[in-house]
Amino acid sequence: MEEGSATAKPRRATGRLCSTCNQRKAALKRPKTLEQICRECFYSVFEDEIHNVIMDNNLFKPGERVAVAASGGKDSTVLAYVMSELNRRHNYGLNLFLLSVDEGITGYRDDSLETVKRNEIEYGLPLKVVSYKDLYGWTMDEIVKTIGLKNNCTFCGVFRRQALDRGAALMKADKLVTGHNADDIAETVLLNILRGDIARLSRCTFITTGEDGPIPRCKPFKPRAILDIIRSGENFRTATSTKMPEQGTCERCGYISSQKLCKACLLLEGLNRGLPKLGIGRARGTNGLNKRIEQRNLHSERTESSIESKQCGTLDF
Ligand SMILES: Nc1ncnc2c1ncn2[C@@H]1O[C@H](COP(=O)(O)OP(=O)(O)OP(=O)(O)O)[C@@H](O)[C@H]1O
Repeated sequence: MEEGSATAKPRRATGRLCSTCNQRKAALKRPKTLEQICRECFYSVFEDEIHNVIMDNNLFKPGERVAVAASGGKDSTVLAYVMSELNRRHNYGLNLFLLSVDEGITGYRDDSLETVKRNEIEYGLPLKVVSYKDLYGWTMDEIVKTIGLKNNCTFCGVFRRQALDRGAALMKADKLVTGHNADDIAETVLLNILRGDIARLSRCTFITTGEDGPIPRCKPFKPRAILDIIRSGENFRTATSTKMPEQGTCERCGYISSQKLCKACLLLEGLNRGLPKLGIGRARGTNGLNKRIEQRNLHSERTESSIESKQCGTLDF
């Protein structure tokens, strides 16, 4: 991992003194600067750097209510700590809380949610948990039973993104911060190149996204472009003649979407009809499926009501 990652794997230092304080023994060699640095100085520089990122990019305004997306993993745990610490130290005046999505994965998320509950106490940040079961009527365990292990990441990714937005909206958050780091962003750039997703590619390296949507998202751990992959993503330009998808709202659940139905509703449609592969795959594409659903709905009102058992708009916000 690289600069900006909360969990960069530093090389071991070689018994020298810390190059910053010149007093304590160096504990690690920073991948970015190659400096040998002690634990205390590392914490201090890391926190200062995140503070600078926040200030340089005007990420927040005093009084804002900010949801910290907390998975219980390493990066978001560091994010929760750093956000609460900097908010206190620099008087940002933010109203912070933790927001967790319980995907319903036994033996995985239930464990990490315990970590988030500990963070809640340790950092004194209130916690809101939203679950796939409540939002969509399905846990990931149930989805995997239906669809198998192949493709289940599509469901998880689409539902998680929307669940975070829904949870943040429910809690009246002004912004959502995530622990995405250099590796995550580089991975997203590559995925979007491979998928040919020009619209996402052009915005995935931004430190704040979704400013035109319900809740802007910020990535305070986003490094300045030190990875070539991120740099190339940042330098990406779309020809002015390229037609980009128009942003609208899903006519079923109201979530932001460039299609009539958002991706989560399409996936739910498939799950609830017993045809879980409907919303997946390139061959049919979301346009085609949107069209087919539209045609079916024209022909059968009865069918429409039968799939309304538990839609993604069931959480009130
Ligand atoms: N279930 C969840 N609930 C809340 N936020 C989540 C959840 N899953 C992911 N996130 C947010 O998205 C970020 C990136 O998640 P990703 O799954 O890529 O894991 P990661 O890079 O290993 O981060 P972490 O170590 O925090 O899990 C996380 O840092 C967190 O802010």
